[in-house]
Amino acid sequence: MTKLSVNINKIALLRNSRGRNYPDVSAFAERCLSLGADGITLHPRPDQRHARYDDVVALHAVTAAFGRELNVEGFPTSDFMEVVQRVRPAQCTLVPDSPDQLTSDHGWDLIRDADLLRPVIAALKDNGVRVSLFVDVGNQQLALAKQLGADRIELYTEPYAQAFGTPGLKNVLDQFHEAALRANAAGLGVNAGHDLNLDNLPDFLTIPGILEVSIGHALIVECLESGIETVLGRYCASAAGR
Ligand SMILES: CC(=O)[C@@H](O)[C@H](O)COP(=O)(O)O
Ligand SMILES: NCC(=O)COP(=O)(O)O
Repeated sequence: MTKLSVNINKIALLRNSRGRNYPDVSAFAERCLSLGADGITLHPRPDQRHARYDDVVALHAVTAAFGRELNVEGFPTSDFMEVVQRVRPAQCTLVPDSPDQLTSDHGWDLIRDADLLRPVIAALKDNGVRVSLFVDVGNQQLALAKQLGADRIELYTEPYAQAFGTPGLKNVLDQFHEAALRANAAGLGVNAGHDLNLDNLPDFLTIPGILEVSIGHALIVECLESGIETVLGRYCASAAGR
């Protein structure tokens, strides 16, 4: 069965827009875990515009209390590595984002980036952290990820999300299936994420053996869309004095 890790960057983004602890990121994570999520994902970026490094500490405590996993994603800057090695989450997903990147949009070049990744992966593994590398579906060097010491890869699913609902879907899904098989053949577990949502997830999970999906942006939007009837109804009633 595939595990669902809820990415709560967007909750942190909302919180940061007001400068106080509302919404409460830890309480939201607790709610997700109470409702059945298998884990929590957080992707602190260098400007900490949504997830902050101290959220990693707080969410580690929350996930540990539930016996679930925290997955910390990001580029291995010194600040990022300091907090990950201190907190020791269950999993760290390394992503080749530049500091000012809007959102993740590509995976590692495992040949070009090998010298950067090798010591980082070794340091994480020394701290008992499972390591996953964010990769593009067309990556033909997945065996290198294993040689560098990684345990898993995370397939960047934006191309799948873009193809969903188009005639090209089957071809793209086949490419993801082949990438998962290449990873498994290299001895790597397979995670996936980016722009997965309620509509496109079932077809994606016809690919066997996906260990974990991390989902954030669409999940939060879907919560808003599903929640508006209840909430607005209550506001309207309240405003009408009912
Ligand atoms: C690696 C990945 O695909 C996600 O972590 C995604 O980048 C979410 O990050 P943002 O919430 O910062 O867009
Ligand atoms: N690793 C992907 C992730 O955590 C969530 O991505 P998205 O659902 O916010 O696009």
